[in-house]
Amino acid sequence: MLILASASPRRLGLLQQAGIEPDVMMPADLDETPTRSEHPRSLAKRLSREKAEATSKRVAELNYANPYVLAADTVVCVGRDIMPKTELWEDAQACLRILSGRAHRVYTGVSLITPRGSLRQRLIETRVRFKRLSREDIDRYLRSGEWRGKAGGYAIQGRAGAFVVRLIGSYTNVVGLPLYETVNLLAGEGYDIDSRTGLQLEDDVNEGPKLTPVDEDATAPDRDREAVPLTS
Ligand SMILES: Cc1cn([C@H]2C[C@H](O)[C@@H](COP(=O)(O)OP(=O)(O)OP(=O)(O)O)O2)c(=O)[nH]c1=O
Repeated sequence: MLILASASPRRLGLLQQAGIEPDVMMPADLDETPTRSEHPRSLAKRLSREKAEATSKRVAELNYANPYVLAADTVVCVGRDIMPKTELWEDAQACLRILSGRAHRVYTGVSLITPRGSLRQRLIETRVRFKRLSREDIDRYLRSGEWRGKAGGYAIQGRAGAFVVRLIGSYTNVVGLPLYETVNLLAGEGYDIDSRTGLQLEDDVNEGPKLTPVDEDATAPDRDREAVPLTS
């Protein structure tokens, strides 16, 4: 059994893209404030661990039989300066002004708690350079609303994809879950990817993109933070 400790439709969509269907989404509700002078790398790693641990604790209380619990946290930074996950127009505007014409880094920490209770972690870095953004670019982007709830005030999988001049590293890492590393992590810990997805994958390839039961719009705000069973 796989539990995705997340409310993010993007993380679910990325896992599904790789042919992995989590059984339940059970987000952890955490204070995500960085500690004083915390490095962005440490923050992404710590928050992903705390999300996995918090959900694991709830899972134990609910008596689920030894699941895998997967969590991630994505942090955008310029140098050591951590960009906020933007909920306000002004914050998103400030982020875009900083990111304009510059290179920045995106870290995603991935934490997996195995059925035996061991914690396995990965930290993945992607470097992204944005074009110089005009006032008009920024205003138009802000009006799209796609920045809501996104680290650094943008979503590369939406309109902000057109701001990217160069990207070094994993694209899916920027969207919220580095697929190559996550699939390897799960497989390396004995999660049987093929047994859950063999037939489904074949159908999906023939029938085109699959609608997710959670949210079809990968840039949409996250749904309420509650456990969502994904299979009947
Ligand atoms: C930079 C960037 C971030 N993001 C998203 C990924 C994450 O959902 C979000 C960063 O916040 P996170 O705290 O990593 O995740 P979250 O709160 O959305 O979800 P969870 O329930 O798993 O904690 O920003 C994009 O979708 N596209 C991007 O280009």
